[in-house]
Amino acid sequence: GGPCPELAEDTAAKRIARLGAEIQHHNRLYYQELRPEISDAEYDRLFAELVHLEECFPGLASADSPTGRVGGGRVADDTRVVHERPMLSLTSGSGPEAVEKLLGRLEGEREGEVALLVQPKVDGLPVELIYQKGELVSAATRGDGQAGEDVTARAREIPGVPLQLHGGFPARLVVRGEVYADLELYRRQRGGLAGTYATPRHLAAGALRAGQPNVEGTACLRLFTFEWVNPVPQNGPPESDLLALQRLRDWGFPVLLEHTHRARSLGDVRSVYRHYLREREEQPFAMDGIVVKADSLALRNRLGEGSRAPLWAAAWKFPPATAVTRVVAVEWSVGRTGRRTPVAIVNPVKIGGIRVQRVSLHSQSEVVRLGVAPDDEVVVALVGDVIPQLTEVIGRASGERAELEIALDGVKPKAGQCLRESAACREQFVARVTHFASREGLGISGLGRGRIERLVEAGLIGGLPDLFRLRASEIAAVPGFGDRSAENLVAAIRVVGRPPLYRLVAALGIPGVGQATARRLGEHFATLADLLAADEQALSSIPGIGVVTAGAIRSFFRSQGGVRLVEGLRALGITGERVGTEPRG
Ligand SMILES: NC(=O)c1ccc[n+]([C@@H]2O[C@H](COP(=O)([O-])OP(=O)(O)OC[C@H]3O[C@@H](n4cnc5c(N)ncnc54)[C@H](O)[C@@H]3O)[C@@H](O)[C@H]2O)c1
Ligand SMILES: [Zn+2]
Repeated sequence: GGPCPELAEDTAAKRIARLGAEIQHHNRLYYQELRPEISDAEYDRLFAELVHLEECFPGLASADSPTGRVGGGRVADDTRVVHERPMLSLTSGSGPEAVEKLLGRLEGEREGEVALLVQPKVDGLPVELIYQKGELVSAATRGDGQAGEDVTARAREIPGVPLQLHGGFPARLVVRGEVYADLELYRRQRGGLAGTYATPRHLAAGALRAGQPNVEGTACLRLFTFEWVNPVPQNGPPESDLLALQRLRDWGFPVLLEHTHRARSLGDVRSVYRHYLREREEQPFAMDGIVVKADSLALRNRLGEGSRAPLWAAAWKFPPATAVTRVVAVEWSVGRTGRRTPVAIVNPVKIGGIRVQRVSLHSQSEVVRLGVAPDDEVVVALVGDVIPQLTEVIGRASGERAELEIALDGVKPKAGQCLRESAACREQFVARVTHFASREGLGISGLGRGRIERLVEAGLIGGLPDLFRLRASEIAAVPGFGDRSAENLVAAIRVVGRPPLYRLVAALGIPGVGQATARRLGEHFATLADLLAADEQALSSIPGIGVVTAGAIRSFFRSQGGVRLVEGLRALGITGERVGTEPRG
């Protein structure tokens, strides 16, 4: 909306290209890596700006613009499931504007009253389930919208997902819904899974996409069934979505009709919105707004779908949880690869039930863009509901801003650096151990950053291999642990046992080597020794591994720290060799 900016063609083209690239960057972080850097509201602003510019300069929109597609990336061939019909996103607004436009379209199509359905916008992971003769035969994530990832095995573990339908169901049935983490179970689990999952959405994604049985995680998941994709005429086709949902419920699907509201006007929609905004915390699922849809299926067919979103639905998003506070200092925090990230230390505030004191500033350029300095009054929002992010400076402190200049003098990460504890390495070493133990690494449950910090401070972990030498009696003596938790931790480490090569490699935290690369290496090499013997050329000849990554791998294992680490692991019998069945995690 709004007037078009007065820009020269080439300036507009540059801006469109830059916004597109930026959005794609954030899509990757959000969908693939599950670690967004900016709040949803900020993302939505970038997206809206791009939509607006493309409307103003229609000739400049590129064919692969993120505004024309669903954000998730292409799924690997071996797990791809092509969707019945594209699984789309929703047109949304931070105010009622998208809903108003929807109402305008509906009124234009039909004389008289419009029938709407309003549901919570459940914040989980969409899935498509296929039933043949009443039996669940396939479950897939949304992926790039055309094809998703096969998650049938995990979907079967989710309580409430029917494995076998009953009643007069059609021979072939395709339904969609949102897999979400039940909030009560999630909160209870957080102790056990020890913050491995930053948000309920992370838990849903992690558990659903796990390659191995994951009973602990999937037990927390539920399905919010919201669409019958192929409503076939059987005893007469359903005329409305509401009737379709009722049938799905009769056949055994979890359909929350108490969360399916009828509405006829913007006023009705508004009151449902207010209701959920007020009682958001009371719901069993995380939600980030409401979804409004035309109830009539005939009308839906007539309106059709765009390349990114259906024209018969719209979402109205909740504002992000924010608070205003004051910056005390801007500091550097050191990550596992030695990468330094600026953080703002702020006067403690509570946002969405979380006490916030440290706020990531993401990058140097972000510090410059915000121009943030000590004593500034700032707005802090929660990204993905948990990660505090500084979104705006609303009051600037007068005086010196020199501190920033010094702080911006960042340090380049070095391969194999800080693989052992030392005074200068404390923070980076803790970050390394945290990654090593995390879900992206070995998946040691119950071992998060806070506990690792205490174990390091107590002198029990001086290098990564020390984890495998921890004894319950030693751990129990560390403040914050008891006999029970010490024994549980030792048991959790024992479960990890001798991890397969790909997990080990992913856990080491080699710059540029994430889970996908680690998997490729794990498929290619039988043992850690084989991997060590490969030179850069051999490494970069593996499909999907480029020269930069190959170089990073070589310099990691050639570094003093890397060599020592491999020796230490080998002394424990940890060689990456495949031994019997793979441990679960
Ligand atoms: N912070 C970031 O960096 C970042 C990056 C990418 C995306 N995002 C967020 O994700 C959004 C885009 O994601 P998206 O494409 O998944 O769209 P979306 O989550 O805004 O909405 C579409 C989805 O809503 C789900 N949904 C939930 N309840 C529903 C219901 N009752 N009926 C129908 N559908 C329902 C469906 O799965 C559908 O796919 C952005 O607007 C932004 O908020 C954030
Ligand atoms: Zn970034």
